Amino acid sequence: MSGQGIGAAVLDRLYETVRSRRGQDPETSYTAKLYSRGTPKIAQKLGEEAVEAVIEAMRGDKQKLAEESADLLYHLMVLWADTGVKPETVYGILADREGISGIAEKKSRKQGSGGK
Ligand SMILES: N=c1c2ncn([C@@H]3O[C@H](COP(=O)(O)OP(=O)(O)OP(=O)(O)O)[C@@H](O)[C@H]3O)c2ncn1[C@@H]1O[C@H](COP(=O)(O)O)[C@@H](O)[C@H]1O
Repeated sequence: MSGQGIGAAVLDRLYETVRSRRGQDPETSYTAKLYSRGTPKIAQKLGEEAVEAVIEAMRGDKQKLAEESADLLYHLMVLWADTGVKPETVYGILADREGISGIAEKKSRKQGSGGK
């Protein structure tokens, strides 16, 4: 499977799966184990996976970067489910930003704060 065009469905399913693991047995579910360790630990794991992705990017290993990216997305979904952030909220923010250049947005922020 190429992976093209299935991204949103896979992420939606992954979110529902990790959400369904809340309150389950940490002995049989890695996700339930993460929840049992608390939000700071989940956030820490997310940071570690981000660093691992950065390392693979710097090494130039595309396959490893793809694998670390999958770990990163999984831990991000767990953090959303743990903290009550809904994927639709994040996707809505991204949709609102569509067509707005990051450069133009940064300039408008600087003007709003007196050009600092
Ligand atoms: N996508 C993932 C996924 N990606 C990565 N991981 C796990 O994340 C862990 C990250 O590796 P680490 O070496 O950093 O973790 P670790 O060795 O346990 O280290 P510590 O947590 O002790 O620090 C590994 O155990 C991976 O198996 C995942 N675990 C689960 N999923 C998905 O979540 C679903 C539910 O999983 P369970 O909750 O385990 O049933 C699965 O069916 C998958 O779809």
